Amino acid sequence: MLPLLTAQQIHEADAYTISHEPVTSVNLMERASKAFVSRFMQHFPDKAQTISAYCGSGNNGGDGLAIARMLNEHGYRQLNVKVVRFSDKATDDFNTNLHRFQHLSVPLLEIEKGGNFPPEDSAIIIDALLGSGLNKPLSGDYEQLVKHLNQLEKTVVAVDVPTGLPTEGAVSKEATILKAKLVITFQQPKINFLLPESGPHMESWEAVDIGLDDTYLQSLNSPYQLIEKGDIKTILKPRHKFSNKGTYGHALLVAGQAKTMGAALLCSSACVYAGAGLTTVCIPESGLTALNSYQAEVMAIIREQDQLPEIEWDKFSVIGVGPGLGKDDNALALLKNILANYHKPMIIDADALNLLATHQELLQQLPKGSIVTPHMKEFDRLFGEHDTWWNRLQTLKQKAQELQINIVLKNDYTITGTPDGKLYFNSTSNAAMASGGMGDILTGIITALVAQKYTPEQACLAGVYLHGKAGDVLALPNQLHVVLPGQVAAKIPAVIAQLTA
Ligand SMILES: NC(=O)C1=CN([C@@H]2O[C@H](COP(=O)(O)OP(=O)(O)OC[C@H]3O[C@@H](n4cnc5c(N)ncnc54)[C@H](O)[C@@H]3O)[C@@H](O)[C@H]2O)[C@@H](O)CC1
Ligand SMILES: Nc1ncnc2c1ncn2[C@@H]1O[C@H](COP(=O)(O)OP(=O)(O)O)[C@@H](O)[C@H]1O
Ligand SMILES: [K+]
Repeated sequence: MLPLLTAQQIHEADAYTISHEPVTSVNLMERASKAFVSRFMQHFPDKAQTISAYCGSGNNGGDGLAIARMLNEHGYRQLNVKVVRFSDKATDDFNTNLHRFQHLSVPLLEIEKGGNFPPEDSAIIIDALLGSGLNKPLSGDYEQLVKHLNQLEKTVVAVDVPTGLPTEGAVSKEATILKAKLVITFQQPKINFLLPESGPHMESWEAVDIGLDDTYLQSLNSPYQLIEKGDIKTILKPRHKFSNKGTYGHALLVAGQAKTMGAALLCSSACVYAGAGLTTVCIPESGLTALNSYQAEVMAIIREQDQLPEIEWDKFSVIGVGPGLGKDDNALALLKNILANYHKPMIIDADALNLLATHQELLQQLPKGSIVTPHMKEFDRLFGEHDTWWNRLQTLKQKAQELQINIVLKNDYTITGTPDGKLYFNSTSNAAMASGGMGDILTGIITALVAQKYTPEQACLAGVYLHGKAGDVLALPNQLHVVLPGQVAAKIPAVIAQLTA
């Protein structure tokens, strides 16, 4: 897990590393700048490119000066620096780096308060104006400069944080932010990079290690964590010799109605591919032929109209409810029946979530450790409207603790909130997966993992990761525009094999 820290915690981690490594503050800045430069050179190897580094007078600006010095040493010759003097204050490390810069033959120009902005002919702008020290929205000279740079539509590479973007907390729709093509950020992505509001302000980010003290970072016990490949490798268990289908559990999915039978087929198919020993799906009779031809491995319990199905509750290791189920009185009666009779953790998705939203008292009946998998709209129907993702994140944390359930808020970086108040951001998946039915696959995968005796929390973290990874393996190598849910399901065994090898 990569702990995701707030700006204040990062500042403390810098200070801790400086005193305990020990390393001087300016040498830590040198290390960060070096890490930036080596990543920058991979992206922009052409040393004849024209580059302007815009530097503030804080430590982000100090980085900018060190970066420009290093690029010059590496032979980038079409380089110039613009130091912005909008504040009378400057940090010591900024001053040291300005001093180190002075003997160089790289052009350096100072932009004064209230002044006109110099012409900008460079193709690339390095944004080292403000970083994690931002403490209020941009206004005045900074806002004017950023608006001016934005309308030039240059290739902007931000140092650590795009100028004007808060690292955490709500991002105002009106905020002026210097739009970055690439953000090369220190140590960890900032929490707001993982929320959709950063989308319009940055195309991509990459984190570079600057060697902050790892024991200290872990000791802060941040509620925000980024899931990494190694975490999933640790969770996943190999299959053993002499195991049989009974070893891997019997999953029941309650899903589908005449017009949305596909959802039942997709989620039960994903459950099979994700390794449940046995999979049964409870569907109306109208879906039986389709089920037997789409996924012959799945067994069926037939649901008659206006009648509760006979279910032998003890037979099933886990139940997943909701995909394509509908929201009519029959669906509601069925959901109530399941909640009254089944007392182990269950997975609730799609229509079943909408039923919970309109019958909030049922939320309290969810067995402890259950898993709900809403997308943003379902989440807001369940827990109220939110106008920012930051606020939604806080509700996610609070509700998972209050209800003692796992809440999987589906998104680009899907976030799992757990009963102990942690928020885990997923690091796989891509926009080719934005197509109907993809959530049904996730439900099938998570249900299969619970059937295989993974804890609900493990099932969420691994399920979301595997789902996204299968989408990545399918889409990214050939930059496919779209991948289909059924393809993602079929890819799961290979993805698990790769992670357990
Ligand atoms: N030793 C360290 O602390 C390290 C810091 N690093 C760099 O330092 C940066 C943080 O530096 P600082 O804390 O000096 O802060 P910044 O350089 O981000 O900002 C400088 C100052 O600008 C002022 N400011 C904030 N918001 C403003 C606004 N809206 N309008 C006008 N002025 C505003 C604040 O007084 C702030 O301290 C990081 O983003 C990173 O680039 C890296 O060099 C790694 C090591
Ligand atoms: N732009 C995207 N980037 C990454 N993952 C995405 C994106 N769009 C969708 N997904 C993933 O696809 C799934 C879509 O789920 P959902 O909206 O419930 O689909 P459906 O209801 O059609 O089954 C989620 O797991 C989500 O994380
Ligand atoms: K910056």
